[in-house]
Amino acid sequence: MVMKVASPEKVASITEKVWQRVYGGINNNGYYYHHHRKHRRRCSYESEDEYEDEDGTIQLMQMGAERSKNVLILMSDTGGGHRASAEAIREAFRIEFGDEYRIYVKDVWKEYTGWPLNDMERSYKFMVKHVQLWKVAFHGTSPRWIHSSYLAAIASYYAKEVEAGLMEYKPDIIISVHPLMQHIPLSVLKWKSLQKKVVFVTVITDLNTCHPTWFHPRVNRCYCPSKEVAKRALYDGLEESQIQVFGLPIRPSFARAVLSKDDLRKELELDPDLPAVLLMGGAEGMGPVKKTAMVLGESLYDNDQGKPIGQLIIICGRNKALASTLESLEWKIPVKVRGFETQMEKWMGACDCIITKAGPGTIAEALIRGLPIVLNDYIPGQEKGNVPYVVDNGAGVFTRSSKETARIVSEWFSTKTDELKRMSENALKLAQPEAVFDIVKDIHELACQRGPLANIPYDSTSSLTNVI
Ligand SMILES: CCCCC/C=C\C/C=C\CCCCCCCC(=O)OC[C@H](CO)OC(=O)CCCCCCC/C=C\C/C=C\CCCCC
Ligand SMILES: O=c1ccn([C@@H]2O[C@H](COP(=O)(O)OP(=O)(O)O[C@H]3O[C@H](CO)[C@H](O)[C@H](O)[C@H]3O)[C@@H](O)[C@H]2O)c(=O)[nH]1
Repeated sequence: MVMKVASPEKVASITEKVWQRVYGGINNNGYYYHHHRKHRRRCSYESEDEYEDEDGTIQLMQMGAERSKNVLILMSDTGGGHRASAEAIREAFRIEFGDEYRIYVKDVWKEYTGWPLNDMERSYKFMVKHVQLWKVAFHGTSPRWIHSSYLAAIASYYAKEVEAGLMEYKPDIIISVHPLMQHIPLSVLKWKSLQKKVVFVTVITDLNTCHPTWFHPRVNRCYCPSKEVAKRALYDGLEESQIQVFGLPIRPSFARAVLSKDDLRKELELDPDLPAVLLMGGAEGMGPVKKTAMVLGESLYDNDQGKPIGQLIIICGRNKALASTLESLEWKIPVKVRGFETQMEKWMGACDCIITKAGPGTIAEALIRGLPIVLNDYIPGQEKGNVPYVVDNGAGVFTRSSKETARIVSEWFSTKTDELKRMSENALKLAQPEAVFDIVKDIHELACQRGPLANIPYDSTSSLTNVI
């Protein structure tokens, strides 16, 4: 692409240096051109006329184009899905745009505010353990008037803290990947008249029956992982122009890596020949993992032939107690017990199917790896709709019974290998490995459209209070 620049001789030397760094150089016709860069071209806000203005203005604008943009991703470790998506987005920005964006993944509530915002991880863990409590909390807070007034009260109570937390990172773009991180930051931006300056987008990380707090009418974009979620967004009052459906953002290592199962099994010290089932329960190791493991340990052993028909990999996430209990057991089949793993793509790539609670991140990752899924549990509310999403699309089955789970997997590994293959193909059809790249490219476009207003360096508005 070529950029026309009027009267290049008028351009001050500092500006030239900046343009040379950004676009590479100037040709004989007075056109700037840029190198074949690994990354996409930076935003350029200037119209040609603007170059005719006085030098100082030109320099300010072009310096603005050069400055890395700050992106603040708001998340919380209530489960592992939000962090996984946040990290996926950070990595995709790095791959697509290099140092054009500086990304911060933060739980601003935890770092800057007080109770109850700074304690959501523990509250969530407690509530999902007492599942009826979570059900009441989830559905009881669904009506807009309830959650809006509650969140507005919290926003006004913690306004200063949230302001300080957000401004620490001088964000040009704020991305929320959490259902409770729309209202409060958007209220603060509104109070401080910063809505035109900061791009605010929501990336929804639930596949179907998500909580209405995800939908806020003042976001610039709401990225929905499925058509079902997009329908809910429309129903909840968002405009079509605010909604994009690309899929759930999954770490690029899942999408881009070409991994051979044989190599992975060697690397992870698994049996090279036995079919493998991966058993997990989200980042916290929730659900009936122990019981299922014990039944599988029996059913994947062929008593007649006196040998195993499969191997079992159990990823316990942050549930250390579960990991140490499972490690202390005796097994008839090859079993690997692991704690929190950072390279899930490798473990999934080495296996032939997966048993998990209906966490959206785990489901989307398994689909990308073409793993048929046995869903053995779901958290009421946000995970309920994930069950039909998988089952109705032929990518897996749902059963809460550990015996039934073990029976299904044993059959997949012996008499029903064709069913396993069919489900694997259906899983791959549902997979959306490119979603995270589509999302960051769209955010980039939004940031470019923001234009010069957004390009005022934060230094000139170093505290939000300066602009009100
Ligand atoms: C009319 C009766 C209502 C009864 C409600 C009882 C208690 C309310 C306490 C907590 C509210 C829980 C909010 C549920 C909405 C969460 C939406 C969602 O999909 O969450 C999924 C996500 C995990 O991926 O879960 C969370 O992040 C849960 C966080 C739990 C926070 C609990 C903190 C305690 C209370 C207040 C926190 C501040 C705001 C709550 C906003 C309530 C309005 C939604
Ligand atoms: O050892 C582990 C175990 C898990 N994971 C990763 O942790 C994520 C787990 O996310 P899930 O969405 O499957 O499930 P969680 O329960 O951990 O996530 C929470 O956040 C989700 C939003 O994304 C949903 O709202 C969900 O209901 C809520 O419990 C996955 O990316 C998984 O690969 C690891 O990286 N290492």
